[in-house]
Amino acid sequence: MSGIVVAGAGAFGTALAVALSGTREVTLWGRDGPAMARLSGTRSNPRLLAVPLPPALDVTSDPAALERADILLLAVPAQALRGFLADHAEALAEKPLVACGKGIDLETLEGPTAVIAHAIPSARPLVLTGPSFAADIARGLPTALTLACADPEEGTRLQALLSTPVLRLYRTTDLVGAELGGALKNVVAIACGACLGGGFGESARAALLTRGFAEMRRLALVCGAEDGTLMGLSGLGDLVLTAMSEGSRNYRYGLHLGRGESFEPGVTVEGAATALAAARLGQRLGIDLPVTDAVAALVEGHIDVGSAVRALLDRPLKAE
Ligand SMILES: NC(=O)c1ccc[n+]([C@@H]2O[C@H](COP(=O)([O-])OP(=O)(O)OC[C@H]3O[C@@H](n4cnc5c(N)ncnc54)[C@H](O)[C@@H]3O)[C@@H](O)[C@H]2O)c1
Ligand SMILES: O=P(O)(O)OC[C@H](O)CO
Repeated sequence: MSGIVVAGAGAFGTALAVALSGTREVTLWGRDGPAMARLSGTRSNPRLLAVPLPPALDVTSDPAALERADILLLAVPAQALRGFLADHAEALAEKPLVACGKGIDLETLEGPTAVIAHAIPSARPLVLTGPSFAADIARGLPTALTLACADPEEGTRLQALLSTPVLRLYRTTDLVGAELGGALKNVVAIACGACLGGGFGESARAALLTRGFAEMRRLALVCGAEDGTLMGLSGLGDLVLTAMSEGSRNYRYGLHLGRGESFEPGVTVEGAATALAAARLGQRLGIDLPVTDAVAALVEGHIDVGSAVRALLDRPLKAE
């Protein structure tokens, strides 16, 4: 039996640990010692998830757990991944590291697999991504995700290890497509939320979702992604979930932007930093990303939603 360690005890890490615990040996690792000690005692964190922790799930803040792991699921936010890897580089060497965060690093403009490859060259990066709210996974509701692994044999082995009767993993070798789909859909979800929040209606939201998806594909294909991955769970599938549901923090953040309201402080909104990163990547690669650019300008407070929509509508007419 492989020892799985989920690193990052936020909503998603806790949900994954709950879902995988039982038939596998699973440890949930968090950096906050007192919080993990409390969680170990109470076996629940209602602020994050409505379900209790299964009795078999080990909970710790001891870094030695990272070293003992056979495989690690990294459920820290994208902008924190580089710091986490730097802090634990020795413990994580030569292990399969499954990136579960969705974003592009704002400083390096890299996705999680390149961040892992640079920080720990001996590690084997994978990506686990797709349409999934932590609350759904923790409750055992049926969910389908994409597992990307460069080595098809290892991918097949880990697909079996990380699937459960209700958590169905599809595999691919397209790491770039999987991670960019997951990262970029958050940006489009912010745009869709802002559109609804600003009162522009559901038809406009459908237009933004579709044109935003065209942008996701344009950027990802230039970065080396396969189109089939973008059309699958990690791209279109996750975009549909995130851009249509108030269960999404990115969408809710967009709604607040659209209404001109401030958002709940401290909530992880990956699409905000990723919009800035993707806009810079687009400039660097010479790719036209009008929806992304508008979200980046909104996030930075340079424009309001009304001017963003007008700027998108004023663009020259073109072929679809
Ligand atoms: N919540 C969801 O429904 C969901 C679903 C799929 C994917 N994700 C992705 O998972 C990632 C994490 O999201 P979340 O919902 O768990 O966020 P969260 O805000 O609930 O939790 C983030 C956790 O990461 C920890 N963390 C931050 N920096 C760290 C560091 N340097 N070292 C160690 N731990 C650190 C925090 O202490 C916190 O416990 C995001 O990229 C998100 O897009 C979330
Ligand atoms: O709450 P969000 O917007 O971070 O979305 C969570 C997941 O990425 C949905 O698949």
